Amino acid sequence: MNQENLTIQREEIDRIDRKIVALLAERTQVVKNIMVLKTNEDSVRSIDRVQQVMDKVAKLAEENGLEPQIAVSTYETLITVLTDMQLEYLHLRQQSDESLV
Ligand SMILES: C=C(O[C@@H]1C=C(C(=O)O)C=C[C@H]1O)C(=O)O
Repeated sequence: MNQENLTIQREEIDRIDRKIVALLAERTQVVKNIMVLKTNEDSVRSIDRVQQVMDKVAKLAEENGLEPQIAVSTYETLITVLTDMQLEYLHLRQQSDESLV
């Protein structure tokens, strides 16, 4: 690959990254909308829903010619971070509720 071609391909990656991060921000905002409705740890962890999302993502990867492991491990990391964020929010809310009684 010559230098010019490399530069073009990297610009393509930069363009795609801008889209991915914008979509991640949009998706995270929806998770935050749901987060305020959750009142306990089980609903935050939503094990069945997480499994559903992971299955869906693995299938979508295959349909798009992507190695499923790339999508699956990306989503495992994403959902771990989002679950931790929701747990932290839930615990902070529970603490502030306790301080009111
Ligand atoms: C957003 C939710 O909560 C969490 C985040 C999920 C996600 O990022 O898709 C899925 C399950 C939950 O851990 C949900 O219950 O749908």
